[in-house]
Amino acid sequence: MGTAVGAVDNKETARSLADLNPSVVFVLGGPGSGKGTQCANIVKHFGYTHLSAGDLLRAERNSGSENGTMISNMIKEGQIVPAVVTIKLLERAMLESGNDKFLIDGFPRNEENRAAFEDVTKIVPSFVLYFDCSEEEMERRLLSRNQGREDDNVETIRKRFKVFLESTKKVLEYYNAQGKVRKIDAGRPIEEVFQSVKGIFGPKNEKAD
Ligand SMILES: Nc1ncnc2c1ncn2[C@@H]1O[C@H](COP(=O)(O)OP(=O)(O)OP(=O)(O)O)[C@@H](O)[C@H]1O
Ligand SMILES: Nc1ccn([C@@H]2O[C@H](COP(=O)(O)O)[C@@H](O)[C@H]2O)c(=O)n1
Ligand SMILES: [Mg+2]
Repeated sequence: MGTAVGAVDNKETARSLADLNPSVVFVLGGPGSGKGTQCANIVKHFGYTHLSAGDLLRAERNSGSENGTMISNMIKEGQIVPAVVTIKLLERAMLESGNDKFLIDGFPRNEENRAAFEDVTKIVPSFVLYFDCSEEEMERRLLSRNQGREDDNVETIRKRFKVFLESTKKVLEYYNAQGKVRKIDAGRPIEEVFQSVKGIFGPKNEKAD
């Protein structure tokens, strides 16, 4: 249903997440599994706003924020920044977006992220998209990404794999127990992976051209 004439769309005036009442899909997968690549396709076809926690943290680091040095050190070591910092960035980005449908990419990365997000925002994700890919393939992709990321070197990549196995997998288990994980074989070519993604979001949610 459209917004009535004279009324103001809730999405444009939302001052809090409770006002916005957003629909959220968490997008998880190992480093280099293709989360960002697939999110860009989902945005085009399904009208979501893509929020990458890593991108938000890198922007915050570069902004001269008081947390800049801490964020920079955590990223260099492949460690997870405290949830309070990341959640503030996500909240602000959601409220500024003018949308109410979000792909939250690379979050929650550990149990602390997950529990704090639930606690602070009261948002329950619609589902969790999980891009499953072998370490060999992810490492190959990251080493040829060429975006100048300081964590795309063999030493940090291995640390990021370890954090994924030791922390993010627990988050996946938590949501799997609730029947919310949609697992996709992400080791295939980009277009094939997207065909599977489309099957999850469904033709009824596709944007008109
Ligand atoms: N299915 C695919 N096959 C081959 N290359 C891919 C595929 N998906 C993504 N790539 C490439 O692999 C690299 C990593 O992809 P992307 O940045 O989307 O991963 P990511 O999961 O967001 O990684 P990170 O967690 O490090 O942010 C990019 O150079 C991208 O072009
Ligand atoms: N929830 C998160 C997400 C990311 N980070 C830090 O950013 C790095 C890069 O993340 P990408 O998703 O862009 O690969 C990641 O290794 C962490 O250092 C975080 O702390 N918390
Ligand atoms: Mg990414």
